[in-house]
Amino acid sequence: MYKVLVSDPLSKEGMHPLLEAEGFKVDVQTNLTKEELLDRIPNYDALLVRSQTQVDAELIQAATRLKIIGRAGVGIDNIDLSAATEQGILVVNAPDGNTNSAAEHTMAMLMALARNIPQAFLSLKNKQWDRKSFIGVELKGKTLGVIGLGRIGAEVAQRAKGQRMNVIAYDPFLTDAKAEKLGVQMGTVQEVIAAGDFLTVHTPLLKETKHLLGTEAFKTMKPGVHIVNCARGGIIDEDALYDAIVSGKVAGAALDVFEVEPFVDHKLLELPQVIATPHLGASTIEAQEVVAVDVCDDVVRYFTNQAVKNPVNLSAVPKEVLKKIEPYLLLGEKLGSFIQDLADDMVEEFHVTYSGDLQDLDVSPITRNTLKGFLRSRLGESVNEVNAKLFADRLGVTVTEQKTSQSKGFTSLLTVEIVMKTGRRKVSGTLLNGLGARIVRVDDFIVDVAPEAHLLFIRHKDQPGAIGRVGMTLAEERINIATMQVGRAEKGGAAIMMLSVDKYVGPTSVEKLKRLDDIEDAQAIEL
Ligand SMILES: NC(=O)c1ccc[n+]([C@@H]2O[C@H](COP(=O)([O-])OP(=O)(O)OC[C@H]3O[C@@H](n4cnc5c(N)ncnc54)[C@H](O)[C@@H]3O)[C@@H](O)[C@H]2O)c1
Ligand SMILES: O=C(O)CC[C@@H](O)C(=O)O
Repeated sequence: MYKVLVSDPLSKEGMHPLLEAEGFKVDVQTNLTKEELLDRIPNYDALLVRSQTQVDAELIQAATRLKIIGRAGVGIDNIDLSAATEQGILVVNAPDGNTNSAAEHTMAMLMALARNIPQAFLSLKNKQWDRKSFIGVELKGKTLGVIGLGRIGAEVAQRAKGQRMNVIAYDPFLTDAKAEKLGVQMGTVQEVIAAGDFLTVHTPLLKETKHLLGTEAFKTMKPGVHIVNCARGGIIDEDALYDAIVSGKVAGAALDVFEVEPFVDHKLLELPQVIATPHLGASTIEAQEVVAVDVCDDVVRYFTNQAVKNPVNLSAVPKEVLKKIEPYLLLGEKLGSFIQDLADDMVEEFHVTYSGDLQDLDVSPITRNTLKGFLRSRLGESVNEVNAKLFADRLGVTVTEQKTSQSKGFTSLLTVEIVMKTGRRKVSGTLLNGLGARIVRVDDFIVDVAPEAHLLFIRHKDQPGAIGRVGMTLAEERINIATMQVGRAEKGGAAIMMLSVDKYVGPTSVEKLKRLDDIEDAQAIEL
């Protein structure tokens, strides 16, 4: 008998795959304290949650019998994925079930914000017949800026078109074809922020999206802009939003999600221009039923040896295969992440080539890891070895895996090449005895650098002073150089610098480097 603990409220109707299956005992125990959860979790084989239960490393460690965690929803921020993976616990989610509800909630918030509906209702409840204080604005003819055009962002864009709004969107994976199909204009993130009369965010919360709308961004927005966040708290800097509303730059904000939840005692809630809901985007009968069906179905599939539909972390790799290829998994992930930072256009093809010792191995898990590293810096932690290929297919990226006997003198060589409309980029790595992973080639240049932390890849003309100017500029930016390598194709011709530095090189510093004489391109790489 498999024991399943449901620790957040799940739709009873949606739980039918589990309730009807043989061999499962389901305990629904919501509102448990942390201590109670820690006490009970060792008895369970499966745990089903929404966004309230914090499935942290401590809970996972205590879950000695747990095999699978089901997240009835999209975001997996409340689950410590690395801890679950380390403990061999499969995590599944329900990525599609609440898309429609979240999009509808976003539109409800947008309209309520434009017409001051919550404020007017509150006034009426207080027995005031006040019509002057609640004059709104129309949506028709206004521009909606959408940041993140994935499942929910795309649904919101379509609905906004129905309201006769103009839609401009930014998403690093937005293709011309998708933009055309949705009838949205494509822009850079700065263009979208500057163009919107209304702005709505629909990205995951990642390092890149944390405080995406912060003090600097508010400065470039249109005066009187309205802001909506039904994605994740933290994408908007709440303190900066408060200041922007008080200063009059932002006319109002509609928030469903917050940096810290529950969110009940915050200065933003004191502002009349702010309307808010307690993380209700997915809270409809329909969405809750579908997400519950999806995770319950996957739990049953897992325990009856069928492939699960929505895995979030690990696939099962046979132990003997894993032992041989394990050292290359991390190298692949780093190379994937490295090449993502070199991509300056939509990536259409992603090729992984293996040579030397790697030729004789089943390398598909390395390819999946490499692809994961490539996609993760854009799509977040929900991309893993299991689902990376699906994500690539969805994005229209062709993935190939090749083997060759040409290992260029290395015992083993792993090469990742991306193809974009604007050109190709390539990076190779190997494992050196005693030295661990190394990047040994970038495009056609030989390098030797450990794939870690903060790197800077610069293309320049082989001219006197070019290296000095880079050194001076980094010094002005208070960025210390740890190692530096220089290579050139021919005297006076194309050349490269590969630097490892002691801290993150931000976009402003990169732009300064790009403007230097003889510098053709500069890319900061975070591994
Ligand atoms: N309020 C709620 O109850 C609720 C309900 C469902 C989902 N959500 C949240 O909504 C968000 C979107 O969910 P989804 O299902 O559409 O996810 P999705 O993965 O389909 O879409 C996310 C999109 O963000 C894009 N993106 C990543 N980094 C970006 C960046 N720096 N700038 C711009 N775009 C970037 C990705 O390319 C992707 O297309 C998630 O944060 C999810 O957790 C909230
Ligand atoms: O469980 C919920 O209601 C929130 C879900 C939502 O934030 C998600 O990411 O799917």
